Amino acid sequence: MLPKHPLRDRFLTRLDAHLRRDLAVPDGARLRVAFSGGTDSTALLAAVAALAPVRGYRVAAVHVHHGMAAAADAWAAACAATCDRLGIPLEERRWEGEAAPGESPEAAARAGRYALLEEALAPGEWLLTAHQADDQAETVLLFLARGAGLDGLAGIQRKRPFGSGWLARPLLPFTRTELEGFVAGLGLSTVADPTNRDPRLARARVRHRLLPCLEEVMGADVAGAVTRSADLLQDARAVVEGAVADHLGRVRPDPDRPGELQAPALADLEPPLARHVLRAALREAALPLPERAILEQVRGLAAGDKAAGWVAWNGGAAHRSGTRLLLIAEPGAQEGAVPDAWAPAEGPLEWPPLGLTLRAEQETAEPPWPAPEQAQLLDAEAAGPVLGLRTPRSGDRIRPAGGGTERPLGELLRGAGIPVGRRERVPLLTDGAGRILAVVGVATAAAAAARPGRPAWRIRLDWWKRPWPGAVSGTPEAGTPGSGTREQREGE
Ligand SMILES: Nc1ncnc2c1ncn2[C@@H]1O[C@H](COP(=O)(O)OP(=O)(O)OP(=O)(O)O)[C@@H](O)[C@H]1O
Repeated sequence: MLPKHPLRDRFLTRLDAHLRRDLAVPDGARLRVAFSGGTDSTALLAAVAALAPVRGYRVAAVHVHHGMAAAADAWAAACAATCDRLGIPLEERRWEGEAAPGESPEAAARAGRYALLEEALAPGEWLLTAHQADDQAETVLLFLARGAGLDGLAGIQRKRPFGSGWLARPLLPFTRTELEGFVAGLGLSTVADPTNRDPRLARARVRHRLLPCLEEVMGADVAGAVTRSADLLQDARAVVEGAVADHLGRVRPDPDRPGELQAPALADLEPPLARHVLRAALREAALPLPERAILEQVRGLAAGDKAAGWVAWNGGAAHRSGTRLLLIAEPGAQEGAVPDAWAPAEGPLEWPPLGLTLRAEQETAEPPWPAPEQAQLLDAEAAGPVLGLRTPRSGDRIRPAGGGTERPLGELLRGAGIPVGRRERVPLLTDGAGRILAVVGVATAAAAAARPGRPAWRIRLDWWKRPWPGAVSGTPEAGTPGSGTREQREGE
């Protein structure tokens, strides 16, 4: 039992009302507190532990041990001591990842932490984090300074579905000072994260320099006002999200094909709504969001008279083909390598570095099958609506149709008699994500092989610059289909 102190009961009453009324946490809920050992999460853990006997909550704590921080062991030990004191079970998860190129260590640690916290959550459980009002004000100001829209300005979300349960932030209505007051009377020790004061981090500068300055200039509680704005915007965001989800359902009829939209349905929407719907579609298709001006071009592509066209941006592209608007990923070109080429399957697709043109025609797959040197017949569903051409990369593997196990691509090329110096320029036919569908002139991947009676793409490749060395022969002239015998090219 923790000591009673003057702030304790008032704090617990407010938190209790917030949990039940605003966050709709049911009595008897299983709560998992994301516990860093800092003041905020200590306040949260102690408070829900105190409410547990009244509300029937089953409370546990989860701590992510960030192997990289020098003090990580000490923090984990402090968390264990506090949980012991409160009689709360603690689960420790270890993060051993590292930042990707261009990613900050803080962002990598945060992403890793949320992934581990999600993993730790059992179905129906509530993950509670201890973000409070000052965190909210800092977050909103940071977003504002970076030119964010509604999403960013609405700040840290109060509650949202998370894994198989919920994520909630019950301390958002409380200030840092209120939490410090609550914890100070409990006799629990807490750990301090030195990065909170590190002036190299923008958040620390907002906390220690910008907010005090704003409060002095305004002579008012700016943090409180910014938090209220965020609260209002969270309601607005929920309304917009609901409307966007409804419209997305009409513009993108098949959720299993998240990148395939109906251009006329999108064109019918008012431009701001259309841009929101496009953003939501791109997010669901896990594609990078372009800036607003590019989104507007994509909207214009859907609404314009032209039945075909492209808009591309860093990492993604939109292609209009009749009434279809395809949102697709741009497979990254490797430095120094032949750049990848890709296009909607109805092409044609030209690939200047190797002088190739790809044409695909829809048909129903029926025997007899074409010989691999002449054409490739691919199952249309397995291939998908976008086809690409690329050269081999290290780590490529293939399970060829017609038997055999999955093996390194190099092994297949060696077996097919393609000389060493040429193997890195063998054209691979891929789907829109760069997965190998066929090794041109050599083999089709088992997963992409055409099956009788099903829709198929009949692929024809023309070499208009020079034939692909190793697999074909013939006069390298425009419109010559890739056919011929391998032997004739071997000596080249
Ligand atoms: N190592 C950790 N293990 C478990 N929970 C943690 C850990 N670090 C932080 N948390 C939880 O996240 C809350 C916010 O912490 P902090 O402000 O440090 O996060 P952040 O890095 O700013 O990221 P974000 O605000 O997106 O969560 C803490 O109050 C706590 O509930």
